[in-house]
Amino acid sequence: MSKKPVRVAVTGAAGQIGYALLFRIASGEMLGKDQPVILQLLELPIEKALEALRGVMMELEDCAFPLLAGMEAHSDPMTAFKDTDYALLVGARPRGPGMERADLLAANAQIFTAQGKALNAVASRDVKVLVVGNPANTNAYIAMKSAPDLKPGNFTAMLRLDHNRAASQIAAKTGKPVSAIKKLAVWGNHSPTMYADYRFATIDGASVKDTINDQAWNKDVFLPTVGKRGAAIIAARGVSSAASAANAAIDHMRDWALGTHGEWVTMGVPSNGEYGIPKDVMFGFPVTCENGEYKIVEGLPIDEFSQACIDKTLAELIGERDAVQDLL
Ligand SMILES: NC(=O)C1=CN([C@@H]2O[C@H](COP(=O)(O)OP(=O)(O)OC[C@H]3O[C@@H](n4cnc5c(N)ncnc54)[C@H](O)[C@@H]3O)[C@@H](O)[C@H]2O)C=CC1
Ligand SMILES: O=C([O-])CC(=O)C(=O)O
Repeated sequence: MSKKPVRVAVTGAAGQIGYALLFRIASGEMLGKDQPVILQLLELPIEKALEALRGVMMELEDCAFPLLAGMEAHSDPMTAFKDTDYALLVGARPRGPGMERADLLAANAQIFTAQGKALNAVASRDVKVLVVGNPANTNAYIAMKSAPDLKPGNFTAMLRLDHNRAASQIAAKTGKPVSAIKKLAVWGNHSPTMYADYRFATIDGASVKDTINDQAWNKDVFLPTVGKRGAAIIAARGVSSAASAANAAIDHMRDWALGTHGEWVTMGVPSNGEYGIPKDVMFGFPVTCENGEYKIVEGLPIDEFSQACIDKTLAELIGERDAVQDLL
């Protein structure tokens, strides 16, 4: 018997990540090749954005995806999030000329407060929310705090692109395939302060740290390369990463929904005090997923270098949290 369709809301649906994301969701790459989906697409209530969205929906229609059970365009989160089972919050206010970081945080606080409230009011009580729009961790924190009737654990931020970037750099360095890499972790904020940590990672069963055996490469090449990859892509392409970001969003949601079979992945999730991270800070942690739930990998030893990296990315997140506190 065919499965009942699930509702997937995507914001910023007419943007560049949306264009790389929606077709893959509709083809079953996110929730499985047997799971019909209804897309509930949100764009800004402006003619240009809604017209662009109309075009994307025509293209989705023209793919004749067997799993696409329905499609709706919205300009109000209160209708876009109605009964939604999954919400991918991609649309955000980009930094404009002359805009300070505080202005960016304030503009996004407004968007994610409204979207958090709408999810709180109308989404499925088990909705799985992934925030992609930057600053992703703090936007996810804001949405979570604006949705007091939903469990904090329903809200996550995307660190998976950083995780995938780290895996590819390690594969290139060691000459092994990415698929052979296990137990990689990225701690903290989706920003250049994130700490990609391969101390526990294995490649074909061997320790990545021992195989590479080069702390200078870790500190001076690997961490800056992964941390500044977003900027390097903007410099090369003129616009920010889109297909790789959409791919990471698919990976994140698929693993959360369908499980990781014991493998570690990285998700930005609200802390419950693990590793000394204050409660509710939306922090990148290694997790495993099973039965639609994620679980933080606990009890890993943190050495002095790693603690300093974690402290730095945490300090940045606390600064962002404090900057938006009065807006919540
Ligand atoms: N977490 C991560 O790893 C990554 C995050 N990003 C972030 O993802 C976001 C989207 O990137 P792109 O698709 O390239 O941007 P884009 O500018 O191409 O598209 C964004 C879309 O969102 C819409 N939008 C803006 N505010 C909205 C709102 N309040 N409600 C609904 N729609 C809204 C815009 O009209 C636009 O169509 C950006 O904030 C970007 O920085 C990008 C790459 C990686
Ligand atoms: O850096 C940016 O603006 C886009 C982004 O988040 C990334 O590519 O990691």
